[in-house]
Amino acid sequence: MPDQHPDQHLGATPDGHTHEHTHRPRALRLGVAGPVGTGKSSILATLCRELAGELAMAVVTNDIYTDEDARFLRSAGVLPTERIRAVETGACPHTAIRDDVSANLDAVEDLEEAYGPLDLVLVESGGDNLTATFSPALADAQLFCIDVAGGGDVARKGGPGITGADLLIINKTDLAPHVEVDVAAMVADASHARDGLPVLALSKHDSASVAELADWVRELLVRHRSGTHVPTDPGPMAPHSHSHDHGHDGS
Ligand SMILES: Nc1nc2c(ncn2[C@@H]2O[C@H](COP(=O)(O)OP(=O)(O)OP(=O)(O)O)[C@@H](O)[C@H]2O)c(=O)[nH]1
Repeated sequence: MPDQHPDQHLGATPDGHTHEHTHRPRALRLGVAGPVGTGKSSILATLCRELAGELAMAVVTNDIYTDEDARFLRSAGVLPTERIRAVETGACPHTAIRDDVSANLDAVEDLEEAYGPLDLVLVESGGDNLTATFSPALADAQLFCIDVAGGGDVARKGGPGITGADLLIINKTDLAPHVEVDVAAMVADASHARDGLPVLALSKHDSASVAELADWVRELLVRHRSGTHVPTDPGPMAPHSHSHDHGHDGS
C-alpha cells in the first residue's frame, strides 16, 4: 500500500478514533528532541490538535524531576488526559531516550495495551543539549527542534540531531525579526548540513507551516505502515561525563 493515505486503511470508532480493518504494524513511535525551551511540548500540542481527529494517538513526556510537560499537555486539552504519560528521567534526559529506554518503552507499551490499536505515539524528550537523540529501539523516527531564539548560527553547529534526525524543525520563526535572525539563511545552513534530509521552518502561529508539519507526519505514517520507512540512528552523543558517578562513552 505504498502510496495510500492512512485514512484509506482506517474506519471510525464510536469514540471518533480510528481502527484498522486489516493487520497493520504497531503504532508509529515518533520522538521529539531538542534543547530546553525550543518548543517541543508546543509541537506535541500542535500535532495532537491537527491529527487527533483522524488518528488514534497517545503521548509520553520525559522531564528531569517533574511531570510538568505532561501537565501542560493535559491542561491544553488536546488529548484525553489518560493518554498522556510522564516519565521522570532523573538527571540525564538523554539516558532515558538513548542508553536505557526501558521506562519509555514500558510507558509506550502500556498506552498501546490500554488504548490500542493506536496509530501514533509521540515521545517528547526532556530538554537536553544539541547532541541528545533517540535510540531507534525507542523511536521509529525522530524530529529535532531548534529555535530562532537560540541564534541564527545554531544550525551550523551540527551534532547528530541537527544533521541526522528525520526532520529538523527551526521553530518560532515568528520571533525571527525580534532576534535579528534570517530564517531563510538558517534553513539553507541546516539543509546544507543535512545532505537532503528535510528542514521545516515552523511557528505555531503560522498555520501553513503547521499544516506542513502535519502532512510530514501523515506521509511518515504511510511509509511506516507500508514498511518503506527504515528507522535510522542519527548517531550517539559525543563522549562526556557528569558530576554524578557515571560517564557516557557515546556508545
Ligand atoms: N513565539 C513563539 N513562541 C513559541 C513557539 N513555540 C513555542 N513557543 C513558546 O516557547 C516557550 C517554550 O515552549 P515549550 O513548548 O514549553 O518548549 P519545550 O522545548 O517543551 O521546553 P522544555 O520541555 O522545558 O525543554 C513557551 O513559552 C512557548 O509558548 C512559537 O512557534 N512561537
